[in-house]
Amino acid sequence: MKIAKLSGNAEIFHTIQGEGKSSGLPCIFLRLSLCNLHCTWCDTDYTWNWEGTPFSHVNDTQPGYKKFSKEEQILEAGIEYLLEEISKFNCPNLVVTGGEPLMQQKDLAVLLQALREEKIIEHIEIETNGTLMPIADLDLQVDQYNVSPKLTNSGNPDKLRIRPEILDWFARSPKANFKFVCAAPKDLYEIEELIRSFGIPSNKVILMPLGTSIDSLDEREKWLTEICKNKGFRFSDRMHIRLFGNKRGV
Ligand SMILES: Nc1nc2[nH]cc(C(=O)O)c2c(=O)[nH]1
Ligand code: SF4
Ligand SMILES: [Mg+2]
Repeated sequence: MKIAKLSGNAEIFHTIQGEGKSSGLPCIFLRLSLCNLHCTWCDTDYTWNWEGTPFSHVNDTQPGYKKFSKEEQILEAGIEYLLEEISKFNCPNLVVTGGEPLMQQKDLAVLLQALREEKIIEHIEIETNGTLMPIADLDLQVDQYNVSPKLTNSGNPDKLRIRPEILDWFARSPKANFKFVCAAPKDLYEIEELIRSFGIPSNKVILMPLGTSIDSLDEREKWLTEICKNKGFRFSDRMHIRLFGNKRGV
């Protein structure tokens, strides 16, 4: 499988789930490489913003920012290696993230099945952008989908970021919740339109601020918490930014 590479190893780490429905839960994170979207504010751009691609990113104007070499950022890892690495942490909860994990879902289904059979993992969450349909073998292994459909603020073309038949499926899955990344109060109109179009139950909606610094989270949380109170949506912080900072592997 293509795994994000961190200091020569697979990006697998033991931390506290910082976002969404399971915030606060101690979890092992496995970060897969590759994404089919290219959000301008993506904080894991080392999984997709390859040299030679035309995508723009908010960091383009930062001194020293350059696109990534696939070779340097991807670790090609087999199932045995991943089982071994994941079993080193004594934790039953796994979050698979990326990039977009469903891009490698055939291999992922095999890995997850083995993790359960060997009793290394009991609870499995997948972070997904909601543009790819889970195959049956994968769905069988997953306890929770943290679906994060991308809004206009992500800079992706509408046709790429909203795939109606896929969002329809997730809206009906009892395992799915929907986490929207909010940059400005006007994002609410778009979120409400998606909720209406796909019949997303409002108790499955979570609003989370965009931000990779405590200051930017604080600023957006002032209005976002009011929107959540008014509309009855669940609020999510990005707790790992406050606890550990904007770093990899935390
Ligand atoms: N602690 C922690 N919680 C997270 N929740 C979602 C994450 C992600 O990068 O997908 C993430 C992450 O990278 N770290
Ligand atoms: S969908 Fe997620 S991983 Fe992909 S570009 Fe957007 S924020 Fe980054
Ligand atoms: Mg992250």
